[in-house]
Amino acid sequence: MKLLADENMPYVQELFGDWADITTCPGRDVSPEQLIDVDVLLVRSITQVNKALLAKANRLRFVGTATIGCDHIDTEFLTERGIAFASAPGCNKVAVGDYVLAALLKVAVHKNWQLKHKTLAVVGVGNTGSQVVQRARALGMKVLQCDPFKALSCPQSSPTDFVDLKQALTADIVSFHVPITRGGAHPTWHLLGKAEIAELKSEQVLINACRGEVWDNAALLARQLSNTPLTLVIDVWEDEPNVLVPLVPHVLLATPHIAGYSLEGKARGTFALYQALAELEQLTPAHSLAQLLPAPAFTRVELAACLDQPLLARLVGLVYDINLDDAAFRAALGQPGFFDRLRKQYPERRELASLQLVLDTITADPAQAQALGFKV
Ligand SMILES: NC(=O)C1=CN([C@@H]2O[C@H](COP(=O)(O)OP(=O)(O)OC[C@H]3O[C@@H](n4cnc5c(N)ncnc54)[C@H](O)[C@@H]3O)[C@@H](O)[C@H]2O)C=CC1
Ligand SMILES: O=C(O)C(=O)[C@H](O)COP(=O)(O)O
Repeated sequence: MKLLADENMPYVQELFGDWADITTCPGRDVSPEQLIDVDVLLVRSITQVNKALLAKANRLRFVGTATIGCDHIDTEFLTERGIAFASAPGCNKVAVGDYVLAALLKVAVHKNWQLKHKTLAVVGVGNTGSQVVQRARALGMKVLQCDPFKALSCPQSSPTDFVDLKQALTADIVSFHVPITRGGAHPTWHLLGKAEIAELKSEQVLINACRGEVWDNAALLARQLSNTPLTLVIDVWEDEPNVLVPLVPHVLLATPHIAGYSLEGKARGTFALYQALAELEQLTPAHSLAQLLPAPAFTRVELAACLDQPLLARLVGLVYDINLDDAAFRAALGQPGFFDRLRKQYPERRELASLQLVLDTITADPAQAQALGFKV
């Protein structure tokens, strides 16, 4: 079988090499001509898979995206054409949790905050949002959850568990984890629009690690240029790979859509498609995910101290230093193609769970360390 894959997808050769002749190319450059005689197309979030792209795909029978978000795929069209489809729900949720934890710890230093005295609202409490809820609770924060769909399906939960967006937007920190939707009961396009931005207080912190179009970037820039700017952490931008350049100096942490870019997260994405294709074609998978991943740089730390905020920040920084991503972004900003280049050349990043903490149970709580994302 002939397989075409985004070149930024790790382990394609290792996993699909026994089954297919593989060609790779930049995800933004996939063309209709390249899909002639291709049986399997594997993409990430930057390839728009639609009628125009598939115009010449005479043999295509499987499309897989190694991502959580599926907004770049016209799934109705695939169904119409009888092309099987798979995505990778949850594949990089842990990486997003790590990213937000790292960001929270940087915000805390910047604002001289004890996070345990602060409230975090999570907007969208699915796979990634739940990771953030878990970590924030482990930090001792008060957590507000905003998810009208989840609120409906959890009638047994206490009425204070879920709040509406208006109330969520009163929290000290608000972290967004929704898919981008333009219709339905609760569309998320510009969920944080001009009116919502106007209501926010300058002490508040906002984090976007879902999709850029969930925030009105121009309205945010206007707010940042006022006398009452907000504290912003931005991983995803409206109209990527373009970035509203004047906004960047007014952002505390700016990164190029890499919240989910742990090696484990990317590998899980490719692996989910490997399993889906095996099922479709009735092939026997011969590889395991664990075999593929190299040993991490740091595997074990013994601690005799209490896991307080400064120590936690050092431990997180040992595995994932978000400042490096922010510095690389600012250094490259404005260079042609910088956004995609940073993503393509992204250094190997491991999840916090790759580091085992050996704790003195008198001074530290293993359950807390685990909820923060470490192996215990
Ligand atoms: N920055 C990055 O690297 C990454 C970004 N993402 C983005 O994050 C999004 C969320 O990912 P998951 O948590 O895995 O998806 P998910 O589908 O597990 O959860 C999304 C949640 O948002 C809720 N939701 C939908 N509309 C809402 C609204 N108007 N208000 C509040 N909640 C709403 C849904 O009910 C659902 O519980 C993905 O769709 C993707 O676009 C995902 C992974 C990595
Ligand atoms: O999983 C998702 O959804 C994401 O946003 C991806 O992590 C983004 O990575 P790329 O697919 O753009 O490489």
